Amino acid sequence: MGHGVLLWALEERVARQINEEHENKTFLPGFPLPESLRASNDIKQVAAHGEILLLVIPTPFVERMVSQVVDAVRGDAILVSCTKGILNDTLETPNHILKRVLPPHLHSRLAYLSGPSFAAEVAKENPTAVTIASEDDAVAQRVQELMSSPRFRCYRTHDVTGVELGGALKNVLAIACGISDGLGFGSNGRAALITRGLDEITRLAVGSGASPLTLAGLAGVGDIVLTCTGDLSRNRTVGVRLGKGEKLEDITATMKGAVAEGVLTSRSAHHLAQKQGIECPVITGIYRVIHEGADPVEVVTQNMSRPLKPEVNPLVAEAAHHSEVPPRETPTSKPGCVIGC
Ligand SMILES: NC(=O)C1=CN([C@@H]2O[C@H](COP(=O)(O)OP(=O)(O)OC[C@H]3O[C@@H](n4cnc5c(N)ncnc54)[C@H](O)[C@@H]3O)[C@@H](O)[C@H]2O)C=CC1
Ligand SMILES: O=C(CO)COP(=O)(O)O
Repeated sequence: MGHGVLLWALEERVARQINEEHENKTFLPGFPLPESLRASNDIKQVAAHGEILLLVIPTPFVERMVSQVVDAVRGDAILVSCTKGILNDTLETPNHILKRVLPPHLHSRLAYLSGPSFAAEVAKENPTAVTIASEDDAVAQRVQELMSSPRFRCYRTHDVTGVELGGALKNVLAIACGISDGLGFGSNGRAALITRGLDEITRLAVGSGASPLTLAGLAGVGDIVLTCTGDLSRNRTVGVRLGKGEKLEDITATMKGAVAEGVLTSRSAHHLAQKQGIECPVITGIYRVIHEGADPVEVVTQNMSRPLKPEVNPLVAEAAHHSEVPPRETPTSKPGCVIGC
């Protein structure tokens, strides 16, 4: 709070609106922005500017954009990726992409911000809580201190894999819940999808090296609840419109440049499940609807007709064996901190 911010915008009109009218009319209309927030179309100028660089770039553009600024980034900079996605061809998350593109001295300066945070609600200063992940706890703490405010509370963890996969895979689940709602399958259908989808996301993340407990936190359950039920979610909206019978091309054509990462990530998630040999009927069902033109009602019927089995919750099963529990601070007796939160 109270920091000077220089924002890079791809579109000239966006930078001009922010500087002259103090509003981002294209991507965040209706919110007056502080005059201390400046914008530029010169990505190198922006990259050289600050101690903290927030990378808020859709997954397919991360490599290209970051490659352009490698030489401009300050040696003491911390780079915070807010991107939530998995590349189709390589199944890389931003962590993998950034480590491939950036010089080794910056690898320990990387952090990842994820969790339930619709931009419009953050702009309204609604109370919001997110997770900052970094392999280096000092880096996570620095980001936590700089970004937290009484309306924006940052927690921290070292589980980069869990935080990144939670943020990416929940987008696929949000599309599933949107389709269910669009089809009129009601609260029962949505609750079943959220619960079984969390099971799939947890098993895929644990299979990639994450702690299952991370998926029970803000970057897992928190963001799943938000995007699977909140009408501000672009991914959920894509699902609702698909469920009502619209074509994907017609939906994306009306999104005014905004991204629903779950559309591409559904392909990556399906391939990740195949690679790990993990059965993921919800994720595979969304892959089939979006990329193979399958009928969503038939996918639901097939999924519900699979052989019956016991309910085994990976959060419980894996936590019992997992040695790498994220470090937890000693509860304090600060006022308002009733449960040591
Ligand atoms: N960490 C968090 O709390 C949140 C993260 N996100 C994630 O942040 C990422 C960006 O999402 P939003 O800012 O919401 O995007 P958005 O949907 O508002 O807009 C798309 C953005 O992509 C940019 N863009 C379009 N073509 C581009 C290109 N060729 N190269 C670079 N940029 C290009 C546009 O300028 C625009 O800023 C996504 O991965 C999204 O899932 C989104 C919401 C919350
Ligand atoms: O990730 C988000 C909020 O945490 C934003 O979700 P959508 O991309 O579905 O709008």
